[in-house]
Amino acid sequence: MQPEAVTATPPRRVSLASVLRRGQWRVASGAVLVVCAVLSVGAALQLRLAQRDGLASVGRAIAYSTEAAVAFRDAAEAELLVGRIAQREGLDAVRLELGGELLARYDRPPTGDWADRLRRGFAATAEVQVDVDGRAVGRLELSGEAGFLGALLRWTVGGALAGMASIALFVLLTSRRQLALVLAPIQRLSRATHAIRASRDFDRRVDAAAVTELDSLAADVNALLAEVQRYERELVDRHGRLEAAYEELAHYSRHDALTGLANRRYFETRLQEALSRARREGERLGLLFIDVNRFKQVNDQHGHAAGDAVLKAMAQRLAGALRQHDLAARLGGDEFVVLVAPLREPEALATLVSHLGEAVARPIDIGGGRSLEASVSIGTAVYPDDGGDVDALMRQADAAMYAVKAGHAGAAARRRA
Ligand SMILES: Nc1nc2c(ncn2[C@@H]2O[C@H](COP(=O)(O)OP(=O)(O)OP(=O)(O)O)[C@@H](O)[C@H]2O)c(=O)[nH]1
Repeated sequence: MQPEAVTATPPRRVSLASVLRRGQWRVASGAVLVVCAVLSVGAALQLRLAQRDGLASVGRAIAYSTEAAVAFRDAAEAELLVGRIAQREGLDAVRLELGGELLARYDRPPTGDWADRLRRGFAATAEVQVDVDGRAVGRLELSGEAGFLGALLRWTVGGALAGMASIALFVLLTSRRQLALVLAPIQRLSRATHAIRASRDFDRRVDAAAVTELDSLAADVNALLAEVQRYERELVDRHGRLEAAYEELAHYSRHDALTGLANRRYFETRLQEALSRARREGERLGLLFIDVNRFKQVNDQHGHAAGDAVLKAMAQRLAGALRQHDLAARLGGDEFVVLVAPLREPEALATLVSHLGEAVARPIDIGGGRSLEASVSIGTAVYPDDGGDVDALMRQADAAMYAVKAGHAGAAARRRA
């Protein structure tokens, strides 16, 4: 059975500022609720006591007003007075008893609406002694809300509003301070790292922060930047060394190590390019094939180092005698070639051959205070007269060189005879 792929849903992104603000407002709302509850309970307890005191004062006022009616046991007058005061004071019920008998009573008729039911729910009771000529003759029972509910609401709503306002102010101030303390360094850090990444300026460092954790984060970021900077320098160094090594390799892949002239491969590539151009432009080019005469003898008589010195001197003199765009190469051993491109006048090739012959004929210092004179055989080929491609031209120049060398050898033999 194939395992079921689990795709993680990316977390919803929220800003740190909104998280902090939301947290602070949650704490603030909780604090407001607690403050409201404490205020309400405290206010309810105090108001309950005040409500009882108020009812007792009203009771004493009723007892005082009805003293005459009580003395004469005038139930009608007593009920009238009780009812009038109870209505004025907003009481729910009053009972006036004398020696255990009911003399007068008042009951506010229920209206049945929710406000009335609420008022009655918050009603308290009080009992007051009834005296006549300083002698206790009965008692008054009172019940009513006596302004308790309104006061309680005022306290609660007022307290809640005042609490809310003060906590909002507090939250606002602490939030600003927290944001400045926490958010500002994080934003600075984020801006700095972003800029460093964009500009790749790893020499820069981020600022320290007042909050310990953020400061340690900034220190870690700086340490990381230092590491990146070190790696970058190392990479740049290594890149430079590799580039130099590559350049050197590229040079040696195209040049002869002993003389510094172009090697056979590079020469043939350049010759091929020059041929293409000459074909395109309808131009001529010339090729010289040069071989040192009796070079083996130099090695045999003066040593290999002397032979090397001769090859180097030959190379220098060949290169020195050429125009900037011409190219000299060493094919190997004592064989050299020269590319003359473009060849404007075919006669120029003969001039160059004699010029080169003179240049190499000058004595060559082979070290140890010794010098020797060398000569070369030079064969020539011209494009397109002697060949249309690299091989044909090389073959033709080589053959011409051999013909010249044979002439030299013949002349030398004649001189010896
Ligand atoms: N010193 C030195 N000698 C080399 C080098 N490469 C090849 N040789 C020698 O060059 C000589 C080439 O001789 P050849 O061209 O065959 O003969 P040569 O004496 O020049 O005779 P001709 O060409 O007929 O005049 C050989 O003895 C090789 O050993 C090199 O890099 N340095």
